[in-house]
Amino acid sequence: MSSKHAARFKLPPGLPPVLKHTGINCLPAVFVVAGARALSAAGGMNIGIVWIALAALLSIPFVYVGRIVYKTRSYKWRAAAMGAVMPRERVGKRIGNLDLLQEGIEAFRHGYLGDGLWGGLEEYGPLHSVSLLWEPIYLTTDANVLKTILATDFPIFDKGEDFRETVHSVLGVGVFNADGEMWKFHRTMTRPYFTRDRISHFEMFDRHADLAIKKMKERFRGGHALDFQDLVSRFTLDSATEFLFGQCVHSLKTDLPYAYNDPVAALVVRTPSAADRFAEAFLKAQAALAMRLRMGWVWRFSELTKDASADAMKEVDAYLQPILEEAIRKNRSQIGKSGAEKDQDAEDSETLLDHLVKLTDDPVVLHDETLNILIAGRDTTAATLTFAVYLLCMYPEVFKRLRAEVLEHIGPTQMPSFEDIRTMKYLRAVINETLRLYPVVPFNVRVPNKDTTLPNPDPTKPRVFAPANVAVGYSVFMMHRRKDYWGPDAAYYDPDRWLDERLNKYFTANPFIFLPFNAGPRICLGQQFAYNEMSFFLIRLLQNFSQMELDLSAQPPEARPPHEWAGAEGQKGAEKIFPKAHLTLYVHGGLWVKMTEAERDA
Ligand code: HEM
Repeated sequence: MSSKHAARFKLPPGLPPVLKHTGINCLPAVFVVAGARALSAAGGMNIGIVWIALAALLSIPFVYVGRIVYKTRSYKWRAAAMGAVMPRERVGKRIGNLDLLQEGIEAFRHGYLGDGLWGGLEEYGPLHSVSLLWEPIYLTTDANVLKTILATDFPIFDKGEDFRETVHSVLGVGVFNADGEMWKFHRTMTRPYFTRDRISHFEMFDRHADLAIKKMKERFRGGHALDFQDLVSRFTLDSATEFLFGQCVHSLKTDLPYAYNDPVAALVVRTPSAADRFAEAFLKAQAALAMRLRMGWVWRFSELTKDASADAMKEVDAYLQPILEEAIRKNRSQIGKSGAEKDQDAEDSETLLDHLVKLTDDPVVLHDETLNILIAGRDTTAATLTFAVYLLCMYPEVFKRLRAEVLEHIGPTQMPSFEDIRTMKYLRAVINETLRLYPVVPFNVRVPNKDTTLPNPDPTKPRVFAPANVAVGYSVFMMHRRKDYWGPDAAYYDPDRWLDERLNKYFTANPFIFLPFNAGPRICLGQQFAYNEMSFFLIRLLQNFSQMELDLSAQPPEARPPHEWAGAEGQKGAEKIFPKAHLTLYVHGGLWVKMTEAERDA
């Protein structure tokens, strides 16, 4: 596996695309020089070297501008030919819309999610375009448009070359970042594993949840605050590595961090274990991807000589490689045995890797597929659980009601079953309301692979033209807070909206207004697994703790919400933490909490 895998990383990832684009952009200069030489050779016309250099230099921006003008015009002709209209275009005040670009970067760094975009959506509508440095992008929060992109016209909308290139050094080619036939191959291979609930998942959740809760109790008994985000990320990492590879990294066995203001923090020296090193490397690899996605096209320039994810990936692969090799070896030794000889319980207890090695022993495919699912599945559930606990701390009446449901349905110590989870309506409402206000993939993108049209948000008007290769960015986060979709209280937390008349009025009438797991053929493969895992952990938490609160003093000062948010409508105005997003949503600086242990005879 190592040789095959290493062979893919020969060149730093920024170099080939930068060389390619530089080459393309310099072509006009090459033509000018070649033309001047041809002229002098043919007619003896001698043009001064300075003039040639000047013409060559000017030809680059000249052709570049010409291409932009042509492209813009051609969009209009192509739109007309399809009987469609162009979307309204947001225009800034400075050349290349530099002001909008700066505003966006500033909002991304210091603002609330979606800041810098709401104004545009209100003024130009829920489907409009904006050109940043002459590169057009469409932006939408329209449920009908999303239905078209994700479901009705699914084959036309790819993740796109740009996304694939950006994440390739970490994800290779797996289900999460492939398109077309390659995506179908990965999806077909992986999907059967997710089709049925496995009892063994619950036993696994129970072991890891048990250890996580023990750790929490130790901390709280000592009077310390605990970073719930860190803890639950360890829980999901341990569960995911066991579920995927059959070997857990045991990140929960390591010492947990202390708050910056905790006197113990200065006294404790933490020596990283193998689990810590894997978790840290895995985080670094994802951070490298997040930085690339944040920088846009420009990231390639910062990685001309070195792949920013390479060192981290070496560490990740050092953990993965022996596991993959062992799985392949084990599978080969099973070939030829009769059904009776094989382990009867194998079907239920098999890991995703066991399932995959039956279909292929290509180490690259196995590596990429398992790593894709680790990334797709680990932070997403950890983040949702983090925001669920944050909201339970903020709204004690919801906490109380949910705890009453847990005690009534399951009792103070019993292990929850599928059936329990399925029938706990308030628990599902709490999770859905968390996913509505804090969908862990808040912003996303698809790129049409050919010219097409999108529904016009104004149904009395013609459809909107969407040119091939122009990205359509969409925000589920913003769509989930639209008042016209969710009612006047859309910006507020209220799990009851999933149980009362608002459910039929809004969600049932238009299910595409709620897309935390995406929709259509590419809907999240782990949706049911995630609901099970999150429900299980919340139940265990509420069985063990009778009260929870935020410890705002433990929140690092630089990670507290800015004063300007106070007074804003809904959740933004009420925010006690700073929600941020890289690939997925997270709480900046961690979620520091304190909890009170439940009396066992409660
Ligand atoms: C709260 C938890 C979760 C949320 C909100 C979530 C959300 C999503 C979203 C929005 C996508 C679509 C991304 C895109 O195509 O651009 C996705 C895809 C995916 N998710 Fe999840 N996810 C969660 C948990 C999980 C878990 C636990 C697993 C696996 C164990 C998982 C596996 C996947 C896979 C494999 C894909 C790629 C599907 C494809 O492209 O065909 N997810 N998820």
